[in-house]
Amino acid sequence: MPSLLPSRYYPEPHDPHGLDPQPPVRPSGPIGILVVNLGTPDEPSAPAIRRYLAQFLSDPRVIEIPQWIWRIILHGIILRTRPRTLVPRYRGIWLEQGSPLVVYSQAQATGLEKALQMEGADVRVMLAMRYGNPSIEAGIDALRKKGCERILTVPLYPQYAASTTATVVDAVTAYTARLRNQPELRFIKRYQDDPGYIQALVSKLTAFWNVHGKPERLLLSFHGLPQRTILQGDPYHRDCMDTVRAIKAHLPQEDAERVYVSFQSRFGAEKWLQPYTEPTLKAWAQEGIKHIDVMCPGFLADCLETLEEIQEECREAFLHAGGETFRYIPCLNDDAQWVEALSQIVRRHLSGWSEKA
Ligand SMILES: C=CC1=C(C)c2cc3[nH]c(cc4nc(cc5[nH]c(cc1n2)c(C)c5CCC(=O)O)C(CCC(=O)O)=C4C)c(C)c3C=C
Ligand SMILES: [Fe+2]
Ligand SMILES: [Fe+2]
Repeated sequence: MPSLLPSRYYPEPHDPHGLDPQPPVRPSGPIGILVVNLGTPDEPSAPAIRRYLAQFLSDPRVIEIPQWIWRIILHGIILRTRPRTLVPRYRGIWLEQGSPLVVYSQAQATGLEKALQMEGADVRVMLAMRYGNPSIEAGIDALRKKGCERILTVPLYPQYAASTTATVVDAVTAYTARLRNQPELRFIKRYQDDPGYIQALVSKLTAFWNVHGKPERLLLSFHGLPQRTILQGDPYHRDCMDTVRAIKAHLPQEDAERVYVSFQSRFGAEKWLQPYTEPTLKAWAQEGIKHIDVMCPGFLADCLETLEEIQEECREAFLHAGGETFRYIPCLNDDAQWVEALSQIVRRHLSGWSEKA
């Protein structure tokens, strides 16, 4: 008998012959948690970087100019030149187990599953990357195979942006739109001023200062966005400022007064959020500021943008302009206090789905 559904709806995995028995209802099955970060190349080689950039930079949520013009620039120029220049930069940060972004995001996903299960919650956690591997499709499939009929997506971005958070929602719903037996979906939007997240950052800062002493200034550097996107209603800048305000509120007055904010990783010719990180550091050195710390609260996992752009390039720029001490304070990565805070954030979003959560 011909199916009433278009063939683009996949047959269910347990029904390889397409006989379509009703899938068993498992209302008390485990809850799936899909932890999602941006993505990174599979290896530090030009072909792998090209594959990753091609997927990332073809996302209309990331590059918002007419796609036919952009495709010419992307395939004609960027994908021919940028991968080769990125090879040594990725090689310089690569860990034995892989790209730091995946290694630390995986540590957070594993720690989250452990923390939630220790409290008796029936959850399964999978890590996925919006671009590259492990893919969102593979993550959802793995959760469904574990019997999850409810999936909470947790973007590893504390501050909401259309180019990061919204595109994760797009990708999850685009995939489930092709499924016959859809899971029930929830999404976390933001946690930019969550007390556990802020406390984990502040503990990291104060622990560092207790050992190494305080700097003259601390720069909180966030990933930038085109200014236009804020004027069009993206709440990202406000979210970053919420984070900065919350961090300062947890510090003694004399430390809060040393805290400044900037935006890094500008890409393309448009004006991005300002002040820009590297010019800020150069200006400070020229003003006579000698000893500074930099932290990147918007990145939960160290990656190319922190380990290379901040820890290498920005250090070089600051020291070259006359600065003397540049200390980079790492991201939360596998920090136990952060993993516990993340589990609390997740638990709050499971209300009504799990009595034990
Ligand atoms: C217009 C382009 C870009 C926007 C908008 C953008 C927003 C954005 N990105 C992150 C987090 C990360 N970005 C990373 C790398 C990266 N970002 C862009 C471009 C835009 N980002 C590019 C082209 C790259 C690749 C490297 C390069 O070519 O310079 C990464 C690190 C990936 C890694 O492999 O380590 C992260 C993480 C956020 C949070 C954000 C908006 C708020
Ligand atoms: Fe980026
Ligand atoms: Fe960069």
